[in-house]
Amino acid sequence: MIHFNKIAIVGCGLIGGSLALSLRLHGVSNQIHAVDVDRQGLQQALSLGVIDHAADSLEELVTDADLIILAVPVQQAISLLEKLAELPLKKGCIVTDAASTKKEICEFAHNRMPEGISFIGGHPMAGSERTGVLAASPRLFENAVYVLTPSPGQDPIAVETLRKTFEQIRAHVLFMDPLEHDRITAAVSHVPHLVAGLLVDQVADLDLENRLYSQLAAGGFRDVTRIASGSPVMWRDIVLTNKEPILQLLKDWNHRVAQWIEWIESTDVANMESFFTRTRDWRDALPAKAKGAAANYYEIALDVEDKPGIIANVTTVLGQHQINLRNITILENREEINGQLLLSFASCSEQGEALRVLQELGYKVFALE
Ligand SMILES: NC(=O)c1ccc[n+]([C@@H]2O[C@H](COP(=O)([O-])OP(=O)(O)OC[C@H]3O[C@@H](n4cnc5c(N)ncnc54)[C@H](O)[C@@H]3O)[C@@H](O)[C@H]2O)c1
Ligand SMILES: O=C(O)C(=O)C[C@]1(C(=O)O)C=C[C@@H](O)C=C1
Repeated sequence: MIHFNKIAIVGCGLIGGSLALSLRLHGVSNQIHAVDVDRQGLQQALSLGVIDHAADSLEELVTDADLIILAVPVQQAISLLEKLAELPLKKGCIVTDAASTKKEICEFAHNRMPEGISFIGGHPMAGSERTGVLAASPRLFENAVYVLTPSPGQDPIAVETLRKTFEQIRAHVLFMDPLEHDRITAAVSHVPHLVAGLLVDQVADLDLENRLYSQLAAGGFRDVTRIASGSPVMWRDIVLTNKEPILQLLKDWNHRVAQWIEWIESTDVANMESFFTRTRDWRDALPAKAKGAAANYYEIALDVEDKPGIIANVTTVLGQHQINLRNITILENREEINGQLLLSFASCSEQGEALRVLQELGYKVFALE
């Protein structure tokens, strides 16, 4: 078991707050301190018990810290690293970040950390379009891939300690080269985000002329554009620190879009159908219950009326049948899924049993593939 006496989190929003909650939940530390430029959000984190102490400054925060986590937009993380390099940190302290791009920050940190201090880049492949500590969850990283990008020659003990730390919060740690990380996340995260934004932008313009566009935007549009609600500052920083891979992919998109234009103009039925078959098959083969690359959730969605006591009813019934509920999420958007409560179980048999019990009680329940 890994245990740190004091963990310092810089930026206590969605990711910093979720890390604080999960590190405490899994016994990694019970002294989790944080600082944030948003003083109100930081006070909220303190009063919600997400952190044990709200520091007044970076200097105060990092004194005596054994682990420092930078959970701020990537360009801020780089400036903070510059400041940290000037501060007297505890010998043996590990510094990591949670930023979505790795090349620039790792290059910046290389050879800049004082003797005895290790910087190891990190990136949890889990998150949401929401921001701030109120969106934080102690289970965000369970079964999610957590990428670490240590540079060659890094203290192997520090690397191993960090690997075990994130495994203790039940993430799957993957070691990667920062460049490869950025090339892959450009394709699976950054360009998808741009595409979601482009779809929204196009419909928003059309909607100015005719409000029926937004009225007709239902499940499909909402599914593919959910991520467009993410933090503009965070996504701006991601694009600015991963320009080349994103540019290459966007140029490739140009060819693919041009090809589709050709198929439509020439009514190329065979190519259209083969495209839809190929993309459906690849999408269907992705691990369905995965966050990131690893599967492990068995979920059901419950269509319930919005009335007080409903969550208590459901959890009580499951408890009475000895069914262990692993997580419960309230879905705010009814178009996203057929239900408002999302229940997660550790096993397929518990999922089946919960489905049966709740159906018998007259609930409208759906098992998720
Ligand atoms: N949102 C996601 O899905 C996701 C997933 C994985 C990684 N990340 C990465 O995690 C980092 C944090 O993102 P988030 O989603 O938690 O955003 P967030 O907006 O919820 O939280 C960021 C917090 O950092 C604070 N902050 C900004 N600059 C600061 C500074 N100089 N000093 C102290 N606090 C500062 C903000 O006030 C905010 O509370 C980003 O680098 C992002 O790329 C995000
Ligand atoms: O699930 C979401 O909403 C996310 O946007 C999470 C997501 C992604 O999968 O692209 C976003 C950025 C992060 O760097 C990692 C994860």
